[in-house]
Amino acid sequence: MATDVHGEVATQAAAVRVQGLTRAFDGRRVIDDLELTLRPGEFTALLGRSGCGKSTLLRILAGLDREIEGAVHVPERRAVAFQAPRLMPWKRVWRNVLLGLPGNPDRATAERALAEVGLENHSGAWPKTLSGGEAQRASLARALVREPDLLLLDEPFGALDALTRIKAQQLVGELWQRRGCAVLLVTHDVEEALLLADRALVMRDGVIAYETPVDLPRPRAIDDPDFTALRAELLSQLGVDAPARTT
Ligand SMILES: Nc1ncnc2c1ncn2[C@@H]1O[C@H](COP(=O)(O)OP(=O)(O)OP(=O)(O)O)[C@@H](O)[C@H]1O
Repeated sequence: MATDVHGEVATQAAAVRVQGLTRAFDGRRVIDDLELTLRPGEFTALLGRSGCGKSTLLRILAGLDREIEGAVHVPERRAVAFQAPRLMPWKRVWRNVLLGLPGNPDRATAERALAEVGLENHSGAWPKTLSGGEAQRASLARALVREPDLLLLDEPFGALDALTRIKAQQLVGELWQRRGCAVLLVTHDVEEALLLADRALVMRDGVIAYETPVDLPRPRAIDDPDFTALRAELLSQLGVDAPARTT
């Protein structure tokens, strides 16, 4: 079952179908007649220069912004994780995981999701005692506990140090393969997109201006010539000349 952002039921084979989407702020069209289809179980990366409207699109898909024109069909079960983990400091980790979840879920439900992200020993901890990477994993657990058919990730690794970021990327890749949900990952990092995604999109001038399948075997290697070629193509689409790699 799927609903549009206004709560109407829609029948569809796609996980997400967006048609003629427009969102303006103060008369300026940040999203301008945008079309987008995401297939069930597909991992899609969304790239684009700062301010091009990626987060705006993600918030619309999450149902957090409804001041739109056009049609947006998304699965009922969807969850979002942002760059900042957004944990409530006065609630223990397991209560944060269950925050806003309908019904009366018990601690064991939260702990199953926490175990999936390797935080089984932090269920009773206060958020302030978590490292940045742990807090981000708790935020992922809060998304996973909703059993989403669509997982929306807005630069979830952006604030992490390089090593923690690599581990978090691997974790998301594993979770996606295990869960089989559709993922839309907003990222500034072309390599991150190519390591994780089935398809990469570039947003420009309010639309998806470019897209490419990422037909590379997994796990992916950044020194693979096909990887390097796709990286150069995506960087050029983003208006950046690809620097030569020295490694
Ligand atoms: N609530 C709002 N009110 C007014 N303008 C907004 C609002 N939200 C977003 N914008 C504007 O819309 C444009 C797109 O913002 P958005 O956050 O979607 O970009 P982005 O591609 O996610 O950027 P970044 O990569 O820097 O996070 C920006 O110019 C921003 O200033």
